[in-house]
Amino acid sequence: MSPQELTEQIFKKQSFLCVGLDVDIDRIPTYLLSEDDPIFEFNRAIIDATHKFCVAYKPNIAFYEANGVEGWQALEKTINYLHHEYPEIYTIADAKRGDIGNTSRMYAKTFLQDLGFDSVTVAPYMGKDSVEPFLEFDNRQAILLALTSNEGAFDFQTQQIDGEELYKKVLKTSKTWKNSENLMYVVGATKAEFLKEIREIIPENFLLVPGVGAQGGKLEDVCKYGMTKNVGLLVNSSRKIIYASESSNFAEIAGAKAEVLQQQMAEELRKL
Ligand SMILES: O=C(O)c1cc(=O)[nH]c(=O)n1[C@@H]1O[C@H](COP(=O)(O)O)[C@@H](O)[C@H]1O
Repeated sequence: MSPQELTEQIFKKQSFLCVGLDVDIDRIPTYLLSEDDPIFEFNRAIIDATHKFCVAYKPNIAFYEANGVEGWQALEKTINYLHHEYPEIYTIADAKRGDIGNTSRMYAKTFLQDLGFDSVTVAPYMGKDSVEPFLEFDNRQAILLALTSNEGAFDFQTQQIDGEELYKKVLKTSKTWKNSENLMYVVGATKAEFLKEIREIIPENFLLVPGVGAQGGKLEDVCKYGMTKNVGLLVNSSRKIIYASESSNFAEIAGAKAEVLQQQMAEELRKL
């Protein structure tokens, strides 16, 4: 999907919500465990209940890989279900990959071609040749970690090198890479105060903003500093939505939680 198509969906649905499918087998309702594929059944129920209120889903690949072959099958079934039932939804493989060029090429093939995700999260640490293989696909994006939501972000990302923070170097340097128009960036909601300066470097690119909800980030702050005239934001929430209830009505409650966020987003969109 192109960023323009994603923007159209955002205005149409009055939402820039991304629901994170971080499915921990130990946290899903126990009655689902008797199903052939409990993770997929959980995802299907969550997706059916939340799709009206969001424009994107982000399965975090760690939660699938942790279940071996069965986890990978659940991931494949989930992305196929999204493609088939809700083709207007933007999909993100949160895999945080990046390696020497020929290895990255394999990661890119897996997520962007074979599984057909719209995008994949990528770590910038290994530089240009580790990221460019993810940028070669039409209407597919690499979402580069810029300033992450966690405490450890201050270990390296905000450290100054030659008078400039490392995350700013990542933003500026990445703009020089081949097909850089296919880049989006991760900025944690917990770092909203940095968004003003980030927008000076990348005024247009979409930002994936995780950390609203369970990690304490505030939607209003993210919008105040990060929103562009074309919105340019995908705000993710995972645990606060998908684990809002542990009982048999978990999907309905997840839908209600997603709707609350969607309403807040519609309010922010009215300010544009
Ligand atoms: O790339 C990400 O999505 C990501 C980057 C980041 O800086 N912080 C962050 O929390 N994430 C992911 O976003 C999701 C956040 O989940 P919740 O805190 O449960 O909403 C998890 O899948 C994280 O791996």
